[in-house]
Amino acid sequence: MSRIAYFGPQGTFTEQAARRLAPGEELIPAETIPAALAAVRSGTADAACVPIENSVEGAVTATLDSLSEAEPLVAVAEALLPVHFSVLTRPGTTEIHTVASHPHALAQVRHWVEANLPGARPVATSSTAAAAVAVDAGEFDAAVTAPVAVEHYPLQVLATEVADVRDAKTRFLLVRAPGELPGPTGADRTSIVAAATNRTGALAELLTELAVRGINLTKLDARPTRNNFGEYRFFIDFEGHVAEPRIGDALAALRRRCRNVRFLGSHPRADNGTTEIEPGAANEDFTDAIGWVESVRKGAQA
Ligand SMILES: O=C(O)C(=O)Cc1ccccc1
Repeated sequence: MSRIAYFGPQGTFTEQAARRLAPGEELIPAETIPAALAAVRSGTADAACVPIENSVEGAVTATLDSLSEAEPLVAVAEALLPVHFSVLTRPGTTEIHTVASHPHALAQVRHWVEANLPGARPVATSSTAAAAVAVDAGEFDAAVTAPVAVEHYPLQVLATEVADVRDAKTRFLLVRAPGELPGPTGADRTSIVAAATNRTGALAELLTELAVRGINLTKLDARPTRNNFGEYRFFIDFEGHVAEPRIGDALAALRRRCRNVRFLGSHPRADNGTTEIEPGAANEDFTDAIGWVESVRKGAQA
């Protein structure tokens, strides 16, 4: 049985994602996202499940930062979960002065809280389930949680299906130490992080290497390197798998342009997205072109 660290404690959205991505495996809660990833780096866990992107709030920056630091890790699978919240209180609570949750959750229920709990003060906790723990301990009055949290903590449900934006989703990754990659499926996602030098056109150069090969971007985030003010790392997700000739060709070009590029994984997409291939950018076009150059070199051009 594999040990899967996840961003906990018990009852987080990430635990639900871990159950989907690693059914039947041993799940080990970690207090923070960096701690879940550190468990894989130290060998305490075989893999980690962490949130990466929310359809309303965007990137989960703790995950981006942790993936770009220390030993490399690669994402081998992803899950997309619908996100709506329950609001939990201690039994018998009559007045709600504080509402606790993960900042991404608070941002997604702001209007609901203003309308239904006017005057209540939002308080950030490390995760949605950590808010439930704090409410149970009497630190705050209400917690905004995943629907499953009520099964883990002795709290009562004040409201369910709470969300300012309908159909919000969060994407989660299953991350391992570098090793065998999942094979290409035809609908995959590849992720890299590149620390582009601070000069004119550096990011445009990287993106152009993808664009000229007809590779569609699915996400782009910038995070400060934390070393020099104004220096950024770019997290780039795009359609395709490193095993494909066209993606391999693009990664080689990115590596030529930027020595400081890290491969963060190729894995099947969970969003039913299809891979758009521009004319001349199919894998056969790349292998055919390489074959043609080889025949030219041998003096055997047809
Ligand atoms: O705190 C949690 O439950 C998480 O797994 C992170 C999160 C927070 C808000 C929306 C989706 C995921």
